[in-house]
Amino acid sequence: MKSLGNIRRTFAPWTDPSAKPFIAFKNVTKRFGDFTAVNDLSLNIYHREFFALLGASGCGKSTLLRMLAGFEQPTSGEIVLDGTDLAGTPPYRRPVNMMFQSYALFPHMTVEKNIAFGLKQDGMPKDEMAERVAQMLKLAKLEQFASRKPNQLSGGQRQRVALARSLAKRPKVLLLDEPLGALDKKLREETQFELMDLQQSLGLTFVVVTHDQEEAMTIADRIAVMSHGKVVQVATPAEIYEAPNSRFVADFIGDVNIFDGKVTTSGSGPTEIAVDSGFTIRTAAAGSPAIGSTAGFAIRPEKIRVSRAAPANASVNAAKGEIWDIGYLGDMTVFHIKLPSGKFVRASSLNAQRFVEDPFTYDQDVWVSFDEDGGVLLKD
Ligand SMILES: Nc1ncnc2c1ncn2[C@@H]1O[C@H](COP(=O)(O)OP(=O)(O)OP(=O)(O)O)[C@@H](O)[C@H]1O
Repeated sequence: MKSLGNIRRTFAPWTDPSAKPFIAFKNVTKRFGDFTAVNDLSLNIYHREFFALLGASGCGKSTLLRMLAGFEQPTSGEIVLDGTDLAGTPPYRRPVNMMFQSYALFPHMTVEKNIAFGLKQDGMPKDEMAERVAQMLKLAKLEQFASRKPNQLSGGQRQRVALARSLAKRPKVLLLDEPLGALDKKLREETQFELMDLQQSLGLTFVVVTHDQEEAMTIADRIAVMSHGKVVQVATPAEIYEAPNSRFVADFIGDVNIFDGKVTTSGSGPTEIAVDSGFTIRTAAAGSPAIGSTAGFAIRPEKIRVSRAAPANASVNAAKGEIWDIGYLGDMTVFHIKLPSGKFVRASSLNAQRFVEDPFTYDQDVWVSFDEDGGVLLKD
């Protein structure tokens, strides 16, 4: 069976038409004065889903999260959680907890007291509270730090305290606003996997806001890519990467080459585009744009082959060029190849072997080529 990317788990309630969404944004708009931060947005999130809101700064993702938490009220539209319309429910009565980027830990309290804080406020009996705190300390691997103050902890440990505190009250939904923003790259990657394990073992619904696309791809079951208060695409990380629905998403996520041109062949078979950079692209991608219309084609650098010899069928999906730049990144090498039209193509290849027979060098004449199903047709 062919699939877009490796499948992380078989969990996919959004493909089941009978599955009820756990959180539903229905035509939600939020205006601040005459500025529209969230624009008639509808979105479904399912129980036990790890959902990411991804977008550039100012696209409205935090506002969406804050409306779910109850810190902001929608100007119009509805937010439904577990069958209940949340309008009029104050933040503290929502089965939702929010973890902020700053963590907002109490500096004068120990880790244990920080975690217990919300439970104490709720008047939980002492025995039950002690048991819950012990459980959270264990879950967040903080047992040995229980009596330390936040300033005696590393960034990663502080992040785990904030997480344990937000989970202590057992919310149905945990909202995370840039949860790993303060951690360095290595720790961030480790923590991403911890977060995924925790979410799975607790069986909770997590909604995370991030502007880090790699992070969203790693942790989320599905991603909503947002722009200007709207959702542009909602899909699994592999679909977002391999089958972006628009030029915006193709360009926003990962590296991409976009070729523009005019459609010369269309219909039930493959589409052919005479691209401005002087060659013909034949794509098996779905969609049959009108002959003569303009179209784009998006292809990721790793789907492009670089060779000295012409590929077997050089009349389509192949172009001659010159190696202009080579970026050695360790795990892979990125080539910038200049076509005669002046267009640059990015191609990348994995350095699966330590030694390379007859390596490429600058200024070499090469061919770039790719498969018919290597990229997607862009209609916008
Ligand atoms: N209380 C407010 N009053 C006026 N404008 C606001 C208010 N809160 C947010 N905005 C505006 O709404 C837009 C969306 O803000 P939001 O915080 O949701 O963006 P974001 O996508 O989370 O960005 P970032 O990644 O920078 O946090 C921004 O242009 C912001 O300036």
